[in-house]
Amino acid sequence: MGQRKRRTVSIIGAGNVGATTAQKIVENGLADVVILDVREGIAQGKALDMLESGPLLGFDTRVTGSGNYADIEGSSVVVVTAGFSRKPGMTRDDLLHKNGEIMIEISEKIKKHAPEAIVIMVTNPMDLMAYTLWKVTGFKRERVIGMGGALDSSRFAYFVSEVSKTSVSNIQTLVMGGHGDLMVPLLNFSTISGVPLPKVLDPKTLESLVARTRDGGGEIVRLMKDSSAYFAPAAAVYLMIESILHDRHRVVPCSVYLEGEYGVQGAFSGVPIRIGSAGLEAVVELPLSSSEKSAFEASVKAIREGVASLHRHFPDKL
Ligand SMILES: NC(=O)c1ccc[n+]([C@@H]2O[C@H](COP(=O)([O-])OP(=O)(O)OC[C@H]3O[C@@H](n4cnc5c(N)ncnc54)[C@H](O)[C@@H]3O)[C@@H](O)[C@H]2O)c1
Ligand SMILES: O=C(O)C[C@H](O)C(=O)O
Repeated sequence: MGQRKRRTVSIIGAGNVGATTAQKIVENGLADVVILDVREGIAQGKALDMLESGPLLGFDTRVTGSGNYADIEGSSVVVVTAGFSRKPGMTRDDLLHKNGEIMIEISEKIKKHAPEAIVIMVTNPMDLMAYTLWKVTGFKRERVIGMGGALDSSRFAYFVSEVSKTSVSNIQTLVMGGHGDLMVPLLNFSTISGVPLPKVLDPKTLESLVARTRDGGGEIVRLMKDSSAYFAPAAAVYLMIESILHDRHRVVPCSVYLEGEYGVQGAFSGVPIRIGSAGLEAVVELPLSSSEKSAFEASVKAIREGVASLHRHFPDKL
């Protein structure tokens, strides 16, 4: 009997987020994984360490550590987690030019070696790195998807569960806009057992939930000092990959290139999308209030300014 071939997910950057994502994928038997890093031996060492846990945990999925882009050929999904993370006192945008340079190089290699893959961008500033990769590869917008909203919404849900003393499984939250300081937690589209938050929580509590969600990444950076978050980010990436590989059609807030949706023409920003085997299947449009619309537009404006800065900094490459 012929065996069904497992699909491969490649992860560029075998650091905290990359390696933790790889571990979740192989431990759950979702796909084989290639992890690739510029630092000699890091990806190979982490891959071997993970494989040695296979007999204990009972998985047969394979993980390969590599420094060679030929190994990502044939990947269904490529996740990009390579680059610098911020330190206390920095914003994600402070990484723009350093990570932009790395992203231009990586995008050229992905274009050459995995031209059919769906790419999930993680590296910060994520919406701008997704733009960079989309621009350099020329991939269709359906195949370049940024991870941010899934993480921000999960943080928001966790904070709501804490203050309301309710199980996370009864809470649904939505954060739109860029994955940055101007992200937009949407109170009216966030619920406890189907009831919108403003109907169950007082305005002061709501305000502090929004502020803590916007600062969610920064709070972790201040605690850890030499690293940013990676457990929840890896879980968010995993959810997106699972929806792609199992064609689940989940609705997840992700950063995609908008072509008129939400009144935005030609910019990456976080919006709810249906995600399946083709990548972006549809942008889900919600009826935003005028204040929600203005907050979303302010976030998109900041992303457009970042794009302009990238073009000024890399005039010949973008
Ligand atoms: N979008 C999100 O929600 C989100 C969440 C968490 C982290 N991040 C971002 O993801 C990135 C990675 O975070 P991390 O915690 O894993 O950092 P990390 O420092 O642990 O890992 C980064 C890895 O990238 C590798 N790298 C650098 N340049 C490379 C290149 N040219 N090719 C291949 N590999 C290269 C490094 O050697 C390192 O191993 C950061 O930019 C961080 O800000 C984004
Ligand atoms: O906050 C960061 O710099 C990392 C990431 O974007 C996060 O939200 O955890």
